[in-house]
Amino acid sequence: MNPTSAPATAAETELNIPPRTPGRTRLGVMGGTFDPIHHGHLVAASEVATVFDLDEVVFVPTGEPWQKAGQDVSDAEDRYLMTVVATASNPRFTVSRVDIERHGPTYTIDTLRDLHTQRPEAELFFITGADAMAEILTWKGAEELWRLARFVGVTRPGHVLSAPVGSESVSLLNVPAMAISSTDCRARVAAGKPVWYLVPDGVVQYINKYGLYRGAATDRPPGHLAATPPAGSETTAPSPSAPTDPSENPRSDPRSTA
Ligand SMILES: Nc1ncnc2c1ncn2[C@@H]1O[C@H](COP(=O)(O)OP(=O)(O)OP(=O)(O)O)[C@@H](O)[C@H]1O
Ligand SMILES: O=C(O)c1ccc[n+]([C@@H]2O[C@H](COP(=O)([O-])O)[C@@H](O)[C@H]2O)c1
Repeated sequence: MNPTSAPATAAETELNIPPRTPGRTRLGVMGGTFDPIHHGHLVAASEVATVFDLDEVVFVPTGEPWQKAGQDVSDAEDRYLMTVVATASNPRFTVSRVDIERHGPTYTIDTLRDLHTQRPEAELFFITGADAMAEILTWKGAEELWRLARFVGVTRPGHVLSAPVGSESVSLLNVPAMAISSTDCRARVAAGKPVWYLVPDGVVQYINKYGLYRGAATDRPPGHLAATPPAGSETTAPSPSAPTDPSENPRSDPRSTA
């Protein structure tokens, strides 16, 4: 045992959690395409932060998710802004632009190297759902990933969670089951169904305000720095207390079925 650290608790031993290193912060890294971010992502990050005693969780929206090539992925700035809106109320949650500002396909090995450069004092804990964990050996530089961070695989309904063969720094954690996917959220919006309570209120409002996932292209230029509201609409950030259309908020519209 490291003489400068406290003895491991039973939970730490069971989850293979390394003892805290004095002087080092514990930084969770929640990578994802977040198209859109939903409560499954937020619950997973929150639970890992609690169990692993993380000081902060940084959400990192992908730039070009190469394993989703061929899929219609929303503009990185929209995904980034929805992630900012969704995490704003939690003082331990932050959002990083490292992946969306790096050109080319997004590889986690680059994400972790960039974050290490920015935050050399931090121990990194990369959070993945069971589906992503099952694919991890196909990621670029998989054998080096274990040296850059501890990987925390979390349960996800419909997927089996297991540690990849040959991985040393992997922990597996049961988190509250949230049968939510971004794919389903997009499909619901396209079909005119509500996504209230699947995603944070501000994200519902962002989707409505900018017409995401409706199937029609928006009139905003690709790569815009901040989402430009359509002519005539308000310019303030989406606010849960200020829905753009009262009929889109089930709590103010008695006709709503949400
Ligand atoms: N409901 C959930 N419970 C636990 N983990 C989740 C859940 N949804 C996503 N994750 C994890 O969050 C990370 C980012 O996921 P991603 O942004 O691709 O969302 P998604 O819902 O899987 O999207 P899509 O349906 O578009 O593939 C991945 O590690 C994924 O496994
Ligand atoms: O490094 C890779 O090759 C790699 C391949 C696929 C996914 N990832 C990362 O896994 C995280 C979840 O990805 P996704 O596509 O499920 O949203 C995100 O941070 C991606 O950058 C990483």
